[in-house]
Amino acid sequence: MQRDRTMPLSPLSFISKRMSTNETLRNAKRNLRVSISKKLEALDTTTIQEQSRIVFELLTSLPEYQQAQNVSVYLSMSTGEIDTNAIVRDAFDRGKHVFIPFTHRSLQNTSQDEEPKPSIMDMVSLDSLDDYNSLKRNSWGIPTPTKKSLETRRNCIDDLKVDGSGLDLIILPGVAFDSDCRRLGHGKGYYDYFLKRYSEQSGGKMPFTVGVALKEQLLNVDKEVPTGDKDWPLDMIMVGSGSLIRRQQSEGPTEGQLI
Ligand SMILES: Nc1nc2c(c(=O)[nH]1)N(C=O)[C@@H](CNc1ccc(C(=O)N[C@@H](CCC(=O)O)C(=O)O)cc1)CN2
Ligand SMILES: Nc1ncnc2c1ncn2[C@@H]1O[C@H](COP(=O)(O)OP(=O)(O)OP(=O)(O)O)[C@@H](O)[C@H]1O
Repeated sequence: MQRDRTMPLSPLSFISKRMSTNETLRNAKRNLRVSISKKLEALDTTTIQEQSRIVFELLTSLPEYQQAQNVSVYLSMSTGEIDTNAIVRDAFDRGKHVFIPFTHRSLQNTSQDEEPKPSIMDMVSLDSLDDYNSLKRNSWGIPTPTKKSLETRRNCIDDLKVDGSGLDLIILPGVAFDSDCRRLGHGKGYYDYFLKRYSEQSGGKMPFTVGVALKEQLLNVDKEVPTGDKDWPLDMIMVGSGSLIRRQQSEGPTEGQLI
């Protein structure tokens, strides 16, 4: 049946149109993850270590890092991303407070067609090098604190509530990045949802965000990471080739979560 084009779309047709847009975005992200992951599988340890050394040099020369007191850094898996081991050690050497991801089990989706729910990640304190060395790897190969140890760790979002101290800098992993500082993760929404929660608690005052990328993870300049209104652009990307990309204008995700 033809719709009378002088009438607005019914609420239901609006929903189904939005759902298909979200589905298209999800598919585009999934395809990009697959193609980048194939490239990453071919990389050997020496290449990753050499690129990680270059990123370390870039980061430790950056004033935003040198001046940061509270730094969030991910603890790397053994393949497919910049190794952050030297960064963690350097941050402790310089007397910085280090925060690392703790991921909670994801909320289950009830239907296949539903927009996947974001998963919750906290940033909790890593208290010393001994603490770092004692962490066990989880099923993704990421060194992770035990749930029990959360009782004694600081949580940076709680710190915001208690005394207003938050993070100065976040070093983020990703699967793919582009030259406008867009980022694609593993598809759980951990970082995007964390940044939204952080922004709500801090009244919109955000830490400086730096994505670190193997050169195989940076798309050619004519290509873009597909993004939606919940994806946060980064302030900067450091690449294992030695390139440093700073985003031109300052903004949150297009959904406008900044208060
Ligand atoms: N080192 C590291 N730590 C991190 C992240 C990360 O990307 N790297 N995260 C960033 O959010 C969070 C954990 N996120 C993860 C989410 C999913 C998968 C995962 O499903 N891996 C699949 C492959 C998925 C894919 O196709 O990309 C696997 O190992 O089989 C791994 C990490 C917090 N800590
Ligand atoms: N702020 C948010 N509120 C609600 N849902 C969100 C939010 N951020 C992300 N999501 C949802 O989480 C799911 C995964 O998001 P997406 O595919 O963008 O993750 P990603 O950027 O690849 O991963 P990550 O952020 O963990 O690195 C999507 O369905 C997305 O809509």
